[in-house]
Amino acid sequence: MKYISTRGQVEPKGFIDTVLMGLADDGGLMVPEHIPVIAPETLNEWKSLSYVDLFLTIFSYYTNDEIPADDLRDLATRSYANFRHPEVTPITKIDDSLYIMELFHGPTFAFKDVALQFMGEFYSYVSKKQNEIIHILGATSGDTGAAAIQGVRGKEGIKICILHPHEKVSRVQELQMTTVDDQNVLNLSVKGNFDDCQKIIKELFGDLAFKKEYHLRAINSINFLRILAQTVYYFYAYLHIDQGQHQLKKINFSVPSGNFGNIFSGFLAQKMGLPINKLIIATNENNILERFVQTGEYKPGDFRSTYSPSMDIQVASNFERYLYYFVGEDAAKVSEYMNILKSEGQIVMTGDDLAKVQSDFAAYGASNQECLDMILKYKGDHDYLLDPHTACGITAYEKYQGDDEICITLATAHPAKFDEAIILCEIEQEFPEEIKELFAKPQYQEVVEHDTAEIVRQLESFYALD
Ligand SMILES: Cc1ncc(COP(=O)(O)O)c(C=O)c1O
Ligand SMILES: N[C@@H](CCOP(=O)(O)O)C(=O)O
Repeated sequence: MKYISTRGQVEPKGFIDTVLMGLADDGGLMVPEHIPVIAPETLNEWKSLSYVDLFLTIFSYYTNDEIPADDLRDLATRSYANFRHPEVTPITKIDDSLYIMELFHGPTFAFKDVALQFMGEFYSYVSKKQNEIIHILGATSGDTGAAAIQGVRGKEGIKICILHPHEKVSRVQELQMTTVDDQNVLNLSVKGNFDDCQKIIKELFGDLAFKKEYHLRAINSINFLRILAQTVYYFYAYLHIDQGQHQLKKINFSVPSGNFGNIFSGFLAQKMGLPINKLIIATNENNILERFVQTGEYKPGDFRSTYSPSMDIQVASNFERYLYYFVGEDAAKVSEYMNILKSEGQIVMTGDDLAKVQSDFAAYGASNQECLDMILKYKGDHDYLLDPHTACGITAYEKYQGDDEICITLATAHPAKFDEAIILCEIEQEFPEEIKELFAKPQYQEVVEHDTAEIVRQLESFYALD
């Protein structure tokens, strides 16, 4: 399997080189040259696989044996050994039409751990094998940063710098990132929002001389490894809900969305042959994706701070990967669209194009009030405490749901990470020990202006200590 850029200007690469490249050198995103399609009989055989075996089976279609099988098994086993649930991503049945897949049983209590625990192991492995210096640079609205730091803290040969938006992440998210005292971690708290942070890192990855000189590596979902690792739980969910009862029902997924990485993984799983009926994009009041699917207009709007801060995103990175498939894998057309977005500030789809988008996705947003109402409703009706991101997912499920369909809503975070919203619902929750203990620890972070030059200075002095 070779990997190419959505903008067509990068020589085809192997798996490891694709991961190391992160953002494609032509400014696009890396995608597989072709997507393997799994036959229904084969899918059926995957039902008996454990999470790790399913992971290895799916990865075997993509890795070209560049990592020896025993080594890959070792990396995957270590990655999921830290999860608090033996099934890694267990599923809870709420009623006959709704299942919740809990993706928050990893070390930092959010879905990011599922891919980033593996990515930490992967980078550590490559660093040792290839004698590579790995300097991770990432942007976060709170969860990616915490999970990435946890995945590589203290690891030899690796340094990590994470940009988060100053005072725009939850208290627990901030503590998870900034109470880590390992020397290989630098937290920059940027006076701006997540989109500003993401723009800065894309600018730095786009400066190829800087990227090469400092061995910059990506952990955000611009990296195809993130997308691939996230497809595994779509297969796992589909294969593990009680299909005996539901054989004739269509299966939808509702996915709390921001950077479009999680739902794009579902889109990839669907392209690989997983018979998903509908992928439902759930947003909060930063509803660019909802507006896009409903009206055809993809136009970043004004940034809103909401109760689901991890989804406070206007510029969805992986939208470009979707565009690539939307235009029939035509890199020239993607470049054209991205140029229009840059020059006119929007992309507009109409007629048959819009109908195609709407056949690929449904999308619904939750207002701040709807988010709190949903937390209260599920606590009252089902004694299930939703985190505010999952509450957006459930809102979208309720707005979409058709008869004789079932929906698997992805629970992307544990409610303890977002007590600010839970308190507003006048619900008291018990924090897990790992979160409780964070409150007593000292914090390490630099508050910086939203200014690329200042961030470069911070990075250069961090790397100078190698
Ligand atoms: C808890 C949570 N839910 C949902 C999302 C949105 O996921 P994505 O950015 O992959 O669309 C994020 C952040 O990415 C998150 O941290
Ligand atoms: N919500 C994310 C934003 C970054 O998304 P990513 O999937 O591209 O890493 C976060 O928690 O940081």
